[in-house]
Amino acid sequence: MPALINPSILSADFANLERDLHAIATADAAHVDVMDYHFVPNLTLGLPVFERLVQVSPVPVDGHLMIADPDRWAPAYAEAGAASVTFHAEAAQAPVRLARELRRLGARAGVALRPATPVEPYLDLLAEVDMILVMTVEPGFGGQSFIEGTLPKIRRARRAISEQDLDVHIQVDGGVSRDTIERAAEAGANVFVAGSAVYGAEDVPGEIETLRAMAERHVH
Ligand SMILES: O=C(CO)[C@@H](O)[C@H](O)COP(=O)(O)O
Ligand SMILES: [Co+2]
Repeated sequence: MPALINPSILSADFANLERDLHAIATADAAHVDVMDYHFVPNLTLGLPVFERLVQVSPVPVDGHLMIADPDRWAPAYAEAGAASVTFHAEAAQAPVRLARELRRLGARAGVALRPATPVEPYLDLLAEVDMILVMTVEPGFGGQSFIEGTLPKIRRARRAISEQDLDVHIQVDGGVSRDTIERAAEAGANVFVAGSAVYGAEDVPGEIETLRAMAERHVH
């Protein structure tokens, strides 16, 4: 499995999002965090801005919906042309139905777990999704430190994916940097979201390449 690097534009300049999307043209996808002041105590952007980001992005858009009631709102993000749409398990009423709807609309479906949400209740859902996002910080803000206690959950998810012989990506999001990416990859993650580590670097394409090379040595 290749290691994929999806920088989070949460650390970009919100007055220059198109410019900052072009700064990550060598990445695998642009990670766009949608927050609604309800599911998380922060507010970023919604559908009208998301639609324009998809149109101008040089790379596929990976939507991370930190919103209440994704059953109602997530399909529109697939219709907007997102390559993947990830909703939170804690917020979804009918995750299987939602994942199927997202796929029917042409997006890859992802399910996200907050750091304190166990993976066991969701192991059967793995057959219905393309990606599981193991949050490695509390969702809501960039620039937090990686929670090491999430590593066993990544290992558990990877084991279940292998046992069920599935082709499901494991994404990690939060505090991913040169200091943490190798441990996440070793535990079984293969998609790496990094906001402050990428946009805070002097050489953005160079940082993407360094993170990819570090992860690739450990992705199995
Ligand atoms: O979803 C989120 C935060 O809730 C992320 O996508 C952050 O944007 C990651 O930022 P860093 O921890 O990499 O700075
Ligand atoms: Co995110």
